[in-house]
Amino acid sequence: MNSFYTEDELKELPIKSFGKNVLISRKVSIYSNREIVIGNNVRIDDFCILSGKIELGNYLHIGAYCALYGSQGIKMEDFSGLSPRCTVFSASDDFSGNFLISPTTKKEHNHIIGGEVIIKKYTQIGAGTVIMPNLILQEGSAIGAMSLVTQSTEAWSIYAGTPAKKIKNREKGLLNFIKEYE
Ligand SMILES: CC(=O)SCCNC(=O)CCNC(=O)[C@H](O)C(C)(C)COP(=O)(O)OP(=O)(O)OC[C@H]1O[C@@H](n2cnc3c(N)ncnc32)[C@H](O)[C@@H]1OP(=O)(O)O
Repeated sequence: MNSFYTEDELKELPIKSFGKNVLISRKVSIYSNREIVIGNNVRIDDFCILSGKIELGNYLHIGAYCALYGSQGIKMEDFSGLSPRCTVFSASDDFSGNFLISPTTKKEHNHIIGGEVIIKKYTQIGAGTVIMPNLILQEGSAIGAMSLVTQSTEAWSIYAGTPAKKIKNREKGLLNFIKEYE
């Protein structure tokens, strides 16, 4: 059996819409009230979790074992990507000590904080990275492996570390290839 869903099978998943050439592994878990929009030429590999409101552009790859927690929205623009084992949080509990942290406790005892995560065009996230809520990774950002991203990035910059800091500007040579995909 093919390891990716067929087009007919994709129509049965809780996805609002999807384009052409969308390859989603049968081992991906999707938890969403039809709030996921997927463009063209997208591949999502084994053991990923897609939850909540997620918008994926064109020419995207999400590597194995990534988790996208989109209760407050996650947007990935064209030609962006997640290397394996990345986690993108659009919401988080309050770790201050003033609230309980569990989906099994009363809602009034929890404090969820967060906001949309926007990953702009041509941004690539290195393996094992954690992206925190309410930020924008500007066009052409690159994030080193095993980073913790707590703030928005500057365009065409490379960040790395915990928390992630800018280490250098990023080249723009990839833009030479883009007209072949328009
Ligand atoms: C889709 C796929 O490819 S799947 C495979 C997954 N691939 C990845 O995750 C690749 C991610 N790439 C990286 O992490 C790279 O190290 C990059 C892009 C962040 C930087 O690469 P380069 O531009 O070659 O930078 P370079 O190796 O010269 O490092 C520059 C500095 O940043 C530091 N650094 C590099 N990567 C990291 C990192 N991930 N975390 C923390 N610090 C880092 C280096 O130690 C060095 O520090 P120094 O100047 O104090 O010595």
